[in-house]
Amino acid sequence: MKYIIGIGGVTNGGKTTLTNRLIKALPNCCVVHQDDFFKPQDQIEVGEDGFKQWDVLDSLDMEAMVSTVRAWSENPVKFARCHGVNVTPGSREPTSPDIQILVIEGFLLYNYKPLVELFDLRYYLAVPYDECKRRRSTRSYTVPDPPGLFDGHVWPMYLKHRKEMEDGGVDVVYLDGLKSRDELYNQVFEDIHNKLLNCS
Ligand SMILES: Nc1ncnc2c1ncn2[C@@H]1O[C@H](COP(=O)(O)OP(=O)(O)OP(=O)(O)O)[C@@H](O)[C@H]1O
Ligand SMILES: NC(=O)c1ccc[n+]([C@@H]2O[C@H](CO)[C@@H](O)[C@H]2O)c1
Ligand SMILES: [Mg+2]
Repeated sequence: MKYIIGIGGVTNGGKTTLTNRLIKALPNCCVVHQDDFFKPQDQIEVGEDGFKQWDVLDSLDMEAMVSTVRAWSENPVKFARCHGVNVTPGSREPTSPDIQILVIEGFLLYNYKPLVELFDLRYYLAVPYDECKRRRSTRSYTVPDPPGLFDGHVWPMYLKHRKEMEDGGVDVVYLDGLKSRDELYNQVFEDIHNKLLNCS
């Protein structure tokens, strides 16, 4: 069986941290990071607000991202080998059934129709404004945030996309990003086991 799991949600919600733990623990598991699909800086539009519009779908090469996911779907074993993931022998090995998993993580997973349809399970990490702003201020991205970007662009775009997702009726499991790293990992690992791998 093949399963695609999304770890989406707000910037600095803890998506990459959680994903890195999950992919180590799940069997035959590959990963796709949405941040790897940002367009080059000179292709990012500047808005009327004067900010580069990083936090919109247009800043990402979503076609390339979906192609990567399709490449995994067509041949997960080949994809795993190409990406250095150790594949267990599958049905010949009674303790590791023939399961292939892809974890996709990023801040805009559930607003792009061709991608949103591909998930078997969708998680959504959220943290309140103050904590998000605090965490973000400690980060340094390839292009550092100019003063005012969080309040002027990042947070408003988060609220807009979240509302769009909710209005569209996308089925997600909300996660409280204020929980500890261990709690989040245990909760999601257990949930995946219960819902997809049929064991706890
Ligand atoms: N459960 C947690 N509790 C407290 N801090 C956390 C937790 N998970 C991650 N962090 C910290 O919060 C920051 C953001 O974490 P992470 O990079 O995993 O978030 P992200 O959602 O991937 O963010 P980005 O928008 O940059 O992709 C990091 O400094 C990380 O160490
Ligand atoms: N990875 C990048 O190239 C990059 C550049 C500028 C800003 N960002 C931020 O990454 C977050 C998603 O992880 C978004 O909130 C972007 O603002 C990323
Ligand atoms: Mg991240």
